[in-house]
Amino acid sequence: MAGLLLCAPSAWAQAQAGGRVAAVDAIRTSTHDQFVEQLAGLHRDQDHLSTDEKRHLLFLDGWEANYEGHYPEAETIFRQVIAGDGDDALGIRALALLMNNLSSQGNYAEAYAMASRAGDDLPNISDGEARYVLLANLSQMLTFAGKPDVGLKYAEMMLAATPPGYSPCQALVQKVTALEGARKLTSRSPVLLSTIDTCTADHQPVFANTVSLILVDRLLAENKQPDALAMLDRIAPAVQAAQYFPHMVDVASARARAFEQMGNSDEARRAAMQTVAMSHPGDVNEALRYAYHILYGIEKADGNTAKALDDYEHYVVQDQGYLRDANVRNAAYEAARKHFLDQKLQAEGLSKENNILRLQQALDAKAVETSRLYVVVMLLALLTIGLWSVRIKRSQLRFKWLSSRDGLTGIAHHQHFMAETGRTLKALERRGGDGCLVFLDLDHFKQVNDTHGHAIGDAVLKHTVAVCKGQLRTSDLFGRLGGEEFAMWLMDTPRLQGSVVAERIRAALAASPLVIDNLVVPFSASIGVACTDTLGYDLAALCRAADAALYRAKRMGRNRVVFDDGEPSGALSVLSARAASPGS
Ligand SMILES: Nc1nc2c(ncn2[C@@H]2O[C@H](COP(=O)(O)OP(=O)(O)OP(=O)(O)O)[C@@H](O)[C@H]2O)c(=O)[nH]1
Repeated sequence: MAGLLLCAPSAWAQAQAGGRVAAVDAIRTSTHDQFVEQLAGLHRDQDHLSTDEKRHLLFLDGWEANYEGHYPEAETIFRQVIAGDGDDALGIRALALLMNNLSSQGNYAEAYAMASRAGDDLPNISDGEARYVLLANLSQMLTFAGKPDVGLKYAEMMLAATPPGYSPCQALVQKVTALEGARKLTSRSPVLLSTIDTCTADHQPVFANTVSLILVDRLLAENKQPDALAMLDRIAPAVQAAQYFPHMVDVASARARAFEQMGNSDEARRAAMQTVAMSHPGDVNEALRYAYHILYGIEKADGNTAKALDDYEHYVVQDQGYLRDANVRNAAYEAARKHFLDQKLQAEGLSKENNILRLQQALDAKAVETSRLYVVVMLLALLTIGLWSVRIKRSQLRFKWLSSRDGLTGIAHHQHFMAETGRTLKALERRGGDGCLVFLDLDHFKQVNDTHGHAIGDAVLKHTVAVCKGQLRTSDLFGRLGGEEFAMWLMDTPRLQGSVVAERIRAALAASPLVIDNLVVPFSASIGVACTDTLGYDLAALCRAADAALYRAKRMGRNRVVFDDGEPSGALSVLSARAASPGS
């Protein structure tokens, strides 16, 4: 395969960078002899160059060293340019050439490791020329690594990314090289001639020669030796003028092949020996492989066994070296790519792990927040339930209390009064205490209703309750038995005290007429009292006795207190009895 020169012809670069160094950069391949001359001129004037220009000049030195095949020297220079500060785009161009340089020196491991990284970094490179140069080198390296399909992809990217004012020549050359690597070309493929025309028209003779040599290869493969020789004669002056070493070797080698195929041993030998003479010690390439094979065949046919054997040994070295070189390139690319992808996957994995960790932490924080929220909600729910329970309990108690009350007066109704009295009576019985049951009935209440109306009657009933409460202790039970009839249960109250309370109530009622809206409604009450001291603790008996006493109070003229013993006023009689016996 014909050697390929990777460079960036750049009217565009000149316009971008400006200055003398950029102007010299622009003519590297178009007029190489002038380039060499002006490069020397720049070195003479280098004291007047800026730091950036000096770095650019260093890059051009590296480029020229590479061009001339001084690869180790070029490598050192490219590394210096990459390590230096300044224009990033120049650093990327140096990197692109270094990749190719390392590959040319057989340092495929580093070359393809760099290519893998660079290929991945491509989307981040915004500088047009740097990107273009990188794509060119990637395309070539991938094609030479036995990956012409990837090389073709980079070549197509190059074509699409050709900077304004730039010739499409170089991108087309990369495309042709990739197609040749994929064995997809014949001598009649239009892309071959059109690319030669484009590069020639755009004054890129080195690139035009590269494609012409590919065309020569195709012609020889198709046994069109006269056409191949004609093509070699046509490009010989341009190759000679450009002094690009790989092309010079390729031209001689191709000529040897053509003559050998045509049976012209003398010319074939001459061309093959010219090829060998041009080479450096240790070179391994396809041109030398062909040359030694041709020489071996001719010497053998001439009976020069010793010379034939010597040529054959050289041929074997070239053949194995060339094949090994191709295999090593391919293996180096595969290994570098795999290593790179492994590292990338590992980095992505780590970043995924970090993301998962971050998400986990965020989730944990959210979980803590949610737990706190749950606790607050639970507490609020418990508080609400507690408050509702208290409210419900209070409502229940209130309903219970209301259900035990008389609707008009608010004191205990008949049933509740009797139940409570019965309960406390039992307790009183257990400890042998005294108690009095008092029944009270308003006198001639019908007349109150009839005279003043039912509402006033109600008001009198409420007023009665209020007056009675004023005379009772909180421990006394007070209830409405029905209509205008009331009852009081006086706990721990002996007969004498009971008679005093009953009399005090009667007197208070008689002395407290209802006064409402300037209306005075006088009223009185009759009271019957029954006490445990004579009747025991049977509620029914006490009730009957109190009722009977009340009935007697009514019959005796109302507005009075009568006891179960039939006395008109127990209190008065007791008091009278005490007065009659001073010793008691
Ligand atoms: N305003 C009012 N009147 C009631 C209520 N309950 C009963 N009464 C009336 O109370 C009156 C009771 O009359 P009576 O049983 O004849 O007794 P009285 O008129 O008080 O006569 P004596 O008891 O014999 O003094 C009736 O007219 C009932 O209608 C009530 O809640 N409000």
